[in-house]
Amino acid sequence: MITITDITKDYGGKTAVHNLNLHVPDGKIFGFLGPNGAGKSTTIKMMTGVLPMDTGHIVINGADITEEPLKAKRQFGYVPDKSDSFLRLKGREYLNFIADLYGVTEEKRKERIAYYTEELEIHDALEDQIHTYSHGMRQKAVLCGVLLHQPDVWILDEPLTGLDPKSAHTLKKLMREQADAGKTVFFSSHVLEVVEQLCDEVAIIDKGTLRFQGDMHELKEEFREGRNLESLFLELTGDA
Ligand SMILES: Nc1ncnc2c1ncn2[C@@H]1O[C@H](COP(=O)(O)OP(=O)(O)OP(=O)(O)O)[C@@H](O)[C@H]1O
Repeated sequence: MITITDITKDYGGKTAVHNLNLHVPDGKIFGFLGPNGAGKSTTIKMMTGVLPMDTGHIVINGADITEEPLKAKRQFGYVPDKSDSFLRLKGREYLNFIADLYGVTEEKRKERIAYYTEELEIHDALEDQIHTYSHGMRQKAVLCGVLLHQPDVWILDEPLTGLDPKSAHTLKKLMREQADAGKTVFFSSHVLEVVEQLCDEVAIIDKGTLRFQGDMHELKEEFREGRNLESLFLELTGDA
C-alpha cells in the first residue's frame, strides 16, 4: 500500500506537483495517467526517494520514505522510464549484484534468474555488457532485478514503452499475478489503451494537480453517450 499526502515539488519556481494526495491500495493494478509534463515522473521520483519533496509525506507499506528511507526502500522494486545505470556490468553480473543487495539465496537466485530471463527473452544476452542492450532489453534487465527479490510493492514508470508485444504481454500477466496475490502494482502511462485494458484503479494528473481518482468502473460511469476514455482524458486534462 502507498499513501501520498499533500506532496508538492517546485523546480526553481515552477510547480511540477501541487498538493497531491493518492491512496494506492493492495491487490489492484493502479494506473497513474497524465499527458507529457503532467508530473508523473516527478511524483514517482519522490515516491522512490530519488527526489526530496518540498512538502508532504509518502508512506510505503507503513514506512515513510523521508523518515525511514532504508525501510521504505526495502518494500518496493522500481523500474524507471530510462535505465542508464551499471552499463559496464554484464546482465548476469547486474542480477547477481541485485540478489546480493537484497539477500536472495544462491538457490533462489539461480532459479529466478533462469525463469524470468527466459520469460522476458533476455537469457541469451546475460553474458553481454548492459551498454550493448537496447532500451527495451535494459528495461527487461531492470525488471528481472525487481522480480528477483520479489518486493511487495512494484513502482513502474512507463513500463510498457519500448517492450515488444510478447514481452509486454508477459509483463501484463506478471502485473496481474502480483495484484492477485494481494500486492501493490503502481505504474505510470500515457497510453490509454493499456490503462483501459489493465487497470483496476486510475488516477489522472495534469499540470501537477490530481483530476480524478477512482476505479475503472467509476471512471467509465463518467462516460456519457458517445464518449470514450480518450475524450474523457482530454476533457479532464483541459485539452478537449
Ligand atoms: N529537473 C527538472 N528541472 C526543471 N523542471 C523539470 C525537471 N524535471 C521535470 N521538470 C518539469 O516538471 C514538469 C513535470 O515533469 P515530469 O517529468 O514529472 O512529467 P511526466 O508526467 O513524467 O511527463 P512525460 O510523460 O513526458 O514523461 C514538466 O513541466 C517538466 O518540464
